[in-house]
Amino acid sequence: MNAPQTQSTMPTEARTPGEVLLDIAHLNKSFGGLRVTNDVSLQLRAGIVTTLVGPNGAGKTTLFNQITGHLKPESGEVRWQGQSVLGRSPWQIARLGIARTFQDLRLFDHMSVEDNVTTVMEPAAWLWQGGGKAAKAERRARTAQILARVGLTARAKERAIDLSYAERKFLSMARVLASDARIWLLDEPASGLDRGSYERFLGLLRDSVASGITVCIIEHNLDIVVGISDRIAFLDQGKLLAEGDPKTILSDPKLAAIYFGEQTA
Ligand SMILES: Nc1ncnc2c1ncn2[C@@H]1O[C@H](COP(=O)(O)OP(=O)(O)OP(=O)(O)O)[C@@H](O)[C@H]1O
Repeated sequence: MNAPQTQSTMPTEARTPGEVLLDIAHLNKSFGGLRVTNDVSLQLRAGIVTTLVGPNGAGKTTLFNQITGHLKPESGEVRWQGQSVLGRSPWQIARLGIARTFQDLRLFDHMSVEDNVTTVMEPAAWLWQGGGKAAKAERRARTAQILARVGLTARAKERAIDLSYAERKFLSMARVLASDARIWLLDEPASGLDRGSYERFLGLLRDSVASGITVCIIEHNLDIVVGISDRIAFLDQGKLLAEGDPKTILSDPKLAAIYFGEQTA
């Protein structure tokens, strides 16, 4: 696929895949007559970054939507640490430790940046810690820590809607950080970012993975794909055509022809 490689986005050392966290088995979904998920089976293992790659309309976001309960598959299974999540609401699935971002971000536009982060934190945990002032102070401190991590400290009191595009993307990541999830499903989190912002995004992602977060990411920018992936899953027209290490997938001429087909047609 002739993936670009720059010094700043060189892949990190190969990480050892751990246990299967998410087990997607024989998933099927159609919209009208269009099959958008076609017998897809994929395992996401602890501690590694799996990137979903494929042309526009391949069914990548639809796959995320079925994992997170936003869409109901017609058949198949999605298991989180061995337990089926099908039939649960997005909210229940998030509470299991599965966080996601959306292409359209879905922030609370008219709330402050800090409130966008605080609202994600687990309410039961605050109560358990005694509720009241102490819990509030702890939440505030944690929010401040997260905003510092994503570079939004100076914007904490602004409304989300008043942020720049890149800042909104980082706020979306801050909400994922606040969720304490074990696995992150990220839908094109770096698209449209300027070079400096996406270097910062990559740093954040790498640090998170190093601290034990498992990531599945939908990404079109091959520079980023090369820079972060341990595994690549290649989808086209709802089918998982290949899954493997980045070198093998990215050098496959058949997959490259599919991926770039729309641009060369
Ligand atoms: N709610 C829906 N109703 C009808 N068709 C849909 C719906 N959601 C997605 N589709 C169709 O399903 C197919 C897969 O869409 P999906 O968004 O999953 O692709 P994708 O691989 O994420 O694409 P992209 O890279 O452009 O985001 C597309 O043909 C899309 O038009």
